[in-house]
Amino acid sequence: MGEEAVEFSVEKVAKGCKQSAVDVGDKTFVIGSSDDDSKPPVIVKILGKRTQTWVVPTVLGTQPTLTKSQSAIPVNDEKILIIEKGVPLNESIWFLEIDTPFVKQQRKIKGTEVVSLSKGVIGVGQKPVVISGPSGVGKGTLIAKLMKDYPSKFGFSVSHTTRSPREKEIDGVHYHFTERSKIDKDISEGKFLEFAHVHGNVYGTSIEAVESVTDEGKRCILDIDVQGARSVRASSLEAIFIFVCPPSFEELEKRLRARGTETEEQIQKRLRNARAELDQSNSPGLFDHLLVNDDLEACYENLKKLLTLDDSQEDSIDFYIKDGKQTASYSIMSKNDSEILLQFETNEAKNGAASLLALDLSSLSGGAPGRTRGLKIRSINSF
Ligand SMILES: Nc1nc2c(ncn2[C@@H]2O[C@H](COP(=O)(O)OP(=O)(O)O)[C@@H](O)[C@H]2O)c(=O)[nH]1
Ligand SMILES: Nc1ncnc2c1ncn2[C@@H]1O[C@H](COP(=O)(O)OP(=O)(O)O)[C@@H](O)[C@H]1O
Repeated sequence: MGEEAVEFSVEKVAKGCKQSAVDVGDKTFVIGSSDDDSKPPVIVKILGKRTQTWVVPTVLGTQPTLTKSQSAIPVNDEKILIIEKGVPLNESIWFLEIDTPFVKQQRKIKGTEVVSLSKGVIGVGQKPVVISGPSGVGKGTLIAKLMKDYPSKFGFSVSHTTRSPREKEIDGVHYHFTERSKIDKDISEGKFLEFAHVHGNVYGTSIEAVESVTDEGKRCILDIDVQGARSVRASSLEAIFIFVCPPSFEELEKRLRARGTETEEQIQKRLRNARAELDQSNSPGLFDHLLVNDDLEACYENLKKLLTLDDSQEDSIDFYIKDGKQTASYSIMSKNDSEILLQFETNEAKNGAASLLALDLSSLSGGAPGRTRGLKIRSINSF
């Protein structure tokens, strides 16, 4: 557990200050913020009510960057809603997962008490797009065109890999080039959506890589192999899956050689793997669309058509969320079956902000180690 139990009592909590205490079952969860910049901003302590003992759990997940004070309420047996004060509204909604499947799994792996934070996001975002296909088929070329033509619409999921960078590749842009021991550690901590051994190296998509693109309001594009596509299909991430095929095996080999980025041995390995990938492209239920990349321009036009064909919609976010840059000071007022009422602290709407907001939790999706999406919010005004 690593951390010393600092002076801590429920009385101090009851005075309000910087902590909130929430009862769930036979435990009290005390959520507070740290003044120590060298420590994670959120501190959680758990009091076993029967045993009267404190436990300091490991706090996983992404943490808020600014934590001043907060109010908190249990959503159910699995998670607690936290509303941070003094930050923009779209930064203020967090969930502390105390007994979700992810937390249970991590508790088992670590053998210690674990909780996890997950940022709450209004709306669901557009479905990410998974693009797979054999090495040299033109995935990178198609994706680069899409990014260039629609920079504000699409964002690339930057994978981690243990392979060495090619001459023109930039760390953090094309890949996060990483050590095997580091990626293994991050995978064991549940930070990866998927990973696979491809052409002799480890490649993986971190949850943060996908979530950060969606956070920017962009549609996330993943360039991953067929094993990775299979893992994403099995995950909770709803995506559309596209397989890019070459017009012929000979043309694939020609492109791979013409690219000139691999040794002969690496080319042979990629060609062997290409046959297996092409075989798997027909696996039932795996890919939604197959695209043949013969003429590049024609293939690109077809890709663009596909991307407007799926049914995901832009989220309509109310103006006060869009203008949520202003500092919000909402606190939790009450809860019913599916809604939580938030009240502006001064009870006076500032700069057009609603004095009462209803947070609808009935269609949540995702969760730690990623974001919790599907929150709906509406104003209840004004009297
Ligand atoms: N599973 C998985 N595959 C990845 C990931 N990133 C890249 N790949 C795949 O790894 C393979 C090799 O990629 P790379 O070394 O860049 O070579 P290239 O495909 O020939 O350009 C390709 O099939 C990529 O789609 C990832 O995060 N996860
Ligand atoms: N339709 C196409 N016709 C001819 N060459 C292509 C076509 N699409 C891509 N290429 C070329 O083939 C090579 C491999 O493309 P690349 O995008 O790197 O493939 P991948 O990312 O799938 O490994 C590159 O040199 C690229 O310029």
